[in-house]
Amino acid sequence: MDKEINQNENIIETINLTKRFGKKNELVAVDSLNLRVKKGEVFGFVGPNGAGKTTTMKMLIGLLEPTGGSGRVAGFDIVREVIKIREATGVLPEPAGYYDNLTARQNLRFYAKLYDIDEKTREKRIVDLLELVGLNRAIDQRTGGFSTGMRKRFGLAQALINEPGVLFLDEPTSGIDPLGAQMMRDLIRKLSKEKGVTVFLSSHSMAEVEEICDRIGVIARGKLLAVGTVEELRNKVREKEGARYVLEVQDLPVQRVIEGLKGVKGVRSVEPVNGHISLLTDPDARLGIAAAVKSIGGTISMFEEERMDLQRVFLKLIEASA
Ligand SMILES: Nc1ncnc2c1ncn2[C@@H]1O[C@H](COP(=O)(O)OP(=O)(O)OP(=O)(O)O)[C@@H](O)[C@H]1O
Repeated sequence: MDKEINQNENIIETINLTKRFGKKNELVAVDSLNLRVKKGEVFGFVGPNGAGKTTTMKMLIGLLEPTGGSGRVAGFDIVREVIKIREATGVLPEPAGYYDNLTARQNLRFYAKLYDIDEKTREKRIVDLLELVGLNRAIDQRTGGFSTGMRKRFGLAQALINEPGVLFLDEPTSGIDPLGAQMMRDLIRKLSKEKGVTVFLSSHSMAEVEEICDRIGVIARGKLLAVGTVEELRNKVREKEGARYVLEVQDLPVQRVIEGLKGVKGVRSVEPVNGHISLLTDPDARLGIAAAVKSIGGTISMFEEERMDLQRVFLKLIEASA
């Protein structure tokens, strides 16, 4: 019973998943990865080039056999139950991989047949999916004439042909224009929120990941550095790097406030910047600072934390792991 509950909660789970390449297995592409992705969430996998994102995805969908460790997707073992995984998942194909002399409808028909979907269901699903990805007017056009953005969206329709519970999208918006990318992001959110599809995606755009992912895993050199919501990742960096504040105080000269804050518990540095005060502190120093300003007769008119965006959080995490 416990096992069932766990499988429902974690639709993707890996235990020490490892992949090595090379004649002597000398290159560790994925190193003892322990990942858990919950049902229905959009999970973003980010990391520098060569970090191991694609290799991980390929193992999760049964395209590459792990060198060590194990994994389950939708309750199925990634080594022993590859066919079941294929049935339960959808994968964004390489845009080059379509039959370009066939139309969108004919291409999808071909893939639907691979899943033994009956004709009536199939024909309706093809129309619905092409409508969903905004290609209904191109239904009888050859995919060979599609733009890069159209090809990516078409790929999403293809990935959804078997109504999968889990979608794997390797860089779903790379190479497409801002409008096409936004459409793709909206679609991904919609699939997760309205249809309960779990989405596992990789991306090099931190803004994109911040916009659409519920949780994020950061990987570098095959190792998972951190997992969590943007806020949780931010806090992790904050714990280590400290928090940055901008402070403005009425009634007192800047220099007097700076003197008053030096030596206050948790204050790492304090300096004047453009007429206000910039502070680097321990994460929990805020109340002590407010009390110290009050004790020297100042009134705080602004005390704001400079929030790191995901791009900075990401760089700090990578930097710290090097
Ligand atoms: N078939 C292979 N044979 C040998 N080495 C490989 C193979 N596939 C991947 N690698 C190596 O494994 C490491 C991880 O590669 P992977 O493609 O998983 O990274 P990635 O995070 O997806 O990178 P990118 O962001 O550039 O797509 C790299 O060092 C890569 O060169």
